[in-house]
Amino acid sequence: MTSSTTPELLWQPSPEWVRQTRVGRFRDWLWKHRELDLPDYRALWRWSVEDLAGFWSAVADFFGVSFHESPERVLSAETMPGAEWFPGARLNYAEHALCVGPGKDDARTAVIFEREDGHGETITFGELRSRVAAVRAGLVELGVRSGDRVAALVPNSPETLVAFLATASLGAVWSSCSPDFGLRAVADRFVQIEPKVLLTVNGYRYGGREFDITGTVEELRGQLPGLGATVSIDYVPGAASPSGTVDWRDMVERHADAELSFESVPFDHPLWVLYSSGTTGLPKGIVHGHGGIVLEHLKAIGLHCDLGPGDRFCWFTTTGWMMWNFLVGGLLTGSAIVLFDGSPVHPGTDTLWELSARHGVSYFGTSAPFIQTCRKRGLRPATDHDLSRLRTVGSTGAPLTADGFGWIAEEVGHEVQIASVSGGTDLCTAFVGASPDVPVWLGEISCPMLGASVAAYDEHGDETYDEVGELVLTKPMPSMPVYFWNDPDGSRLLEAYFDTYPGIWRHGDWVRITERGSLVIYGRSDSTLNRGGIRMGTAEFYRVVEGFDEVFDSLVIDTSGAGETDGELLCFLVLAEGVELETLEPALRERLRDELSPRHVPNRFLVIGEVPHTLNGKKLEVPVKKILAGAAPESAVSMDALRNPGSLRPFIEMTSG
Ligand SMILES: CC(=O)CC(=O)O
Repeated sequence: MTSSTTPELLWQPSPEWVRQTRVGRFRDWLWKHRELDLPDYRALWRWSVEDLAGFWSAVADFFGVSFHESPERVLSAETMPGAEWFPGARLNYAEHALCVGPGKDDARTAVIFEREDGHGETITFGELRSRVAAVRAGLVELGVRSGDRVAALVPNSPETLVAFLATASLGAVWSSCSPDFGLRAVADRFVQIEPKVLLTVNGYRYGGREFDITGTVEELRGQLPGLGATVSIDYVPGAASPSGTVDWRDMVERHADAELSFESVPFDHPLWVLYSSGTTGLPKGIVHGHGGIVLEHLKAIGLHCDLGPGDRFCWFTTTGWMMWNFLVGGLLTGSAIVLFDGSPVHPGTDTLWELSARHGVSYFGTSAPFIQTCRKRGLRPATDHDLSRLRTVGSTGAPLTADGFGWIAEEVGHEVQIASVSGGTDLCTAFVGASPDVPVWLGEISCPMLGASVAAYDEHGDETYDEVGELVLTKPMPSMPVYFWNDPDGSRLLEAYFDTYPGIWRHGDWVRITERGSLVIYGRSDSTLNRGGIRMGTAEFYRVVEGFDEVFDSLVIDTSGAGETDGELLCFLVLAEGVELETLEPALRERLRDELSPRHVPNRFLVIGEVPHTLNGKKLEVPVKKILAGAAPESAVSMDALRNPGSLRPFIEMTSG
């Protein structure tokens, strides 16, 4: 897959425009303070990956990062894993979100919240600070100390934001799942981190319906040894809360006069645990540090998204996706953040466009599948709404197709920048994306992000250009995981990213880097199920499906990103003798929805004779995905390594007919 023709240019910033963006001002600042003459983005990016220490210290100075203790140096070694960033430095993420930097006066808007049923509120920085102070005091009363975990099964709401900032202010460790996650998926995540406090809601709304999660919460609590307390938010008025819980509102009111303060923690001190799961074992708990996230999000949201005081940043996400953590990072820059909870298509498909218009959103981010839905339903946001304050539309979660780019340009506006970005949970950011000073070409991600030493490698570890290769990072970034939970010798972390090319981060995406420096992602090179941005390992999926006596074996393939389509989740089943798919399918769907999430219910179930396995018993997920994407079987897999090569036939036939 190579391409020598330049695609249509969709958006080109003018030099005057670039000069007043933050990235333009950053370049001026570098000239003034570092005597660096970096005339364009390309030069800036090159310097940012050649002089990592110079670049990241400039980011810290430009944004006025406030260290309680100064770092001894910026980077102790450029090795991966093992790079140590800003050793000796102490700071606090929550202090940066709430108090450090411009635009955070008491009366300035910090948060705009809206729920699909119309309930909403606007919160100033002053009000946000006092709510965080109150919840911080409440958590202290419940025994939470630095390093303890606060786990939250909660929607994207102000209470969730406040609880997260309160947790971070204490140096305690946050972890959240969306309330539509099933018990198994939540327990697999939270049991391993042994939370001191569980935060939950008495229910949630989605698509016009109310959902009760008290049963899930009761069962979950029984599985969490060492849990000191459960705090329950009365989120759905009138619904019962789980018994024996601390009421959120009482807690806030009791501590209404509390003072806000911030624990001074080392640069690498754990801020939150995110999860990513593979083919075996429990989901991996990815731990990010306070300092790494402060720097990365200031750079990504401040420079690349060009957000700051006076702006409004909205990304449609739940708390189970790292884009929630990224969205909250908007506060670091002084931008207001816009939280939406509910179905993005309720009551109509243009709910989020209408919301963006009403609140004057400057940057609206969503998932590529949502853009496709809008396109297919023929939405015309620019015609139907006043989007005059919208500068950028962000898209992630899956590669944005050329059709999707075209639709945004036509129907949201040619003057709007399209930021198709990609990165992931592992670094809680995008490392390829957009910048206000780089053009947008149809179907392409504009550029590698600053400080991200992105390359495409072939199977021998040689760099490739204009050919599809493995997306790698050849140098460390500050928001790389500080460690994996319960991985004392670092072996799981090593295996997750560094086992293919020692010392080089292999991300697990297929990418082509064009001669323009733009990029095209071709989907996951591993088998992660990525539905609407929520990643789940196939192991979790198999545990549910193969829990049925009627299912003998199974194979799940997420085809998203493998071509110019939205992709499908396909579940291939080997059924026990005499079992009919039609009879079994409803129960499978229901169990997957309840135990994993509605997003992880397959588009199609298909019956096959046997699942292809390697000689050592591994299911052939990635090769089958490649075959379904059109690759020749012999290039997708080494037949010698198969226990049952004939089992590939149905997959080959699916693509030939
Ligand atoms: C930034 C991203 O990469 C988000 C995702 O796809 O999970």
